[in-house]
Amino acid sequence: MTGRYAMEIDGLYKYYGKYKGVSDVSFKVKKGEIFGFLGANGSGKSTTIRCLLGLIHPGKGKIRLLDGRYPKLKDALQHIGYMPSESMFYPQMRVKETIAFAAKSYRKDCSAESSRLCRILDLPLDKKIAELSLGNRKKVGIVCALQHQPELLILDEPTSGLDPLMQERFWMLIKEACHAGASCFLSSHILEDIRTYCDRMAIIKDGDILKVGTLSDLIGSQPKKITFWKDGQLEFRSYAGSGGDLLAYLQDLQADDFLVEEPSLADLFRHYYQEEKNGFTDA
Ligand SMILES: Nc1ncnc2c1ncn2[C@@H]1O[C@H](COP(=O)(O)OP(=O)(O)OP(=O)(O)O)[C@@H](O)[C@H]1O
Repeated sequence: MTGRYAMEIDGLYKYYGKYKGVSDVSFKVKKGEIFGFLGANGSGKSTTIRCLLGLIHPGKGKIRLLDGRYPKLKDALQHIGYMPSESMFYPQMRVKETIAFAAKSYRKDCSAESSRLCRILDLPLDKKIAELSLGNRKKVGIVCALQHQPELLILDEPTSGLDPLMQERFWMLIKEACHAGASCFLSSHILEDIRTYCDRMAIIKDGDILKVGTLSDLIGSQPKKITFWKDGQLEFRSYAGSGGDLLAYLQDLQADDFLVEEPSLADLFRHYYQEEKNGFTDA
């Protein structure tokens, strides 16, 4: 394992009794990058995240965080911001008390940064947690994860429940943190978020990593979608050949007009999860 990575996972394996959580999960998150972790329900995203944070013990595998600079996990956790998919807070605490309470576990003054984050996310500081909407509760989780300006963010479905304006602000904060040198590893079901904001991504299915790479690495290896009009009919093909042969392929179609598109991340996800194929037939 080299020295450029915020997170390195090698051969992670976790069974819950006889039930598989993940097997042979390996990938690396580089410093400064936003890395998306994409998978269907029950595919192993939370299991991987829980292993990373020491919340559960993997059966096998190596995990190295922050270049191994902090040999003890409890010291590394001081430099990590974690947001679970469903944060649990004391319902009778006010928002400002909850955030200050979370800040106490870090050995630094987080007050200036937490005020800034609360202002950006428009949080009602004096309300009790029990009185908050789901989206506002999510925002409290975001402030708790970011307020100590961690080197590594580990976020489990961070944007679900946020309105579009708050999603935009959330991503602005993440980009700002990563621009300043932090790294962000986040799981999401929202393909558009992964496509727009993540530098690289991993796709996990049934506890196995299927692919790791940039969006173009992942979709570049997939067939292009061809839509064409011929004799007043609309038809579809998928083309998996070389770029050089594409022109000849299009000429052979003898179409009146055509459109060639890269597959979308949604197509890719559907491809790996082998759902319906949108009516496209293979070339
Ligand atoms: N405590 C547990 N006991 C037994 N099986 C578990 C436990 N936690 C998770 N699993 C199983 O491990 C597999 C991976 O679950 P995990 O929660 O990691 O998926 P996920 O990708 O986070 O799903 P989601 O998107 O629905 O949150 C699933 O088959 C799940 O049923």
